[in-house]
Amino acid sequence: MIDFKQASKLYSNRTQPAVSNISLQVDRGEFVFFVGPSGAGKSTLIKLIFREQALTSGEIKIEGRDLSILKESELLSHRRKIGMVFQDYRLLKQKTVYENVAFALEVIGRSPEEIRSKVPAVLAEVGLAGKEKAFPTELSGGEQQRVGIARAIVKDPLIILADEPTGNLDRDNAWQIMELFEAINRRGTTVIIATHALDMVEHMKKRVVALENGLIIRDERQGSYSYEHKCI
Ligand SMILES: Nc1ncnc2c1ncn2[C@@H]1O[C@H](COP(=O)(O)OP(=O)(O)OP(=O)(O)O)[C@@H](O)[C@H]1O
Repeated sequence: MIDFKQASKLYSNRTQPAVSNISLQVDRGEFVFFVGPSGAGKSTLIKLIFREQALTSGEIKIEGRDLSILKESELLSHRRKIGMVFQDYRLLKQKTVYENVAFALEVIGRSPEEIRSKVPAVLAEVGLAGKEKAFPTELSGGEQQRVGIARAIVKDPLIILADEPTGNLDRDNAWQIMELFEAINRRGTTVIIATHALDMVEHMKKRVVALENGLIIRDERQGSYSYEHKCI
């Protein structure tokens, strides 16, 4: 479903590419971790899939569509298929939990009826039933990230992209968030997570794509990844 072919990204003010010659296929329904040291290129890969950044050379196709030749309207429909989750949650502080999630549907033109039925269901799914009227500042970090995930899944995306989603959370909350991603993936959504949390990666037994200096140095299928031996 996601197909990188010899893909490279050189940011305009840099001499070294952020990612080089990436060839990578991710199938529908997979759960993939991007790991690697700071600056390895994990976030860049996520931004390239979302088409927040454009490639310098090579190709990325999502469901057979070449991302480098999308028109403006096609770009919007591409992004609607993707739910983004961020380390710092990026919630709208002046909106309640309910309004934050509803807003994700409002901006893509969904009907008030759909919003009224979907938002409570998704909030219940992420464990936030009863918190609809709270504002983000009244929530714990774990709860804020649940809102971030609810906002990402409410539009039924094909792909969830999460950049260091547990980076600001304590261990217990981080595990709960990972379990939530696992449940979302079990329903068929492709999940891609960039993370430094190698203990979790090892425990989750999913596919692991390891990057270093913009190159894929390993691509290990479910369960074969052991970070203790890999020194990243
Ligand atoms: N907008 C940008 N402009 C210029 N250089 C950038 C930009 N974004 C990232 N880079 C550079 O590209 C390289 C890869 O960065 P990237 O953020 O993809 O790494 P990362 O593996 O996600 O790192 P971290 O784990 O610290 O988030 C780094 O050298 C970084 O400085």
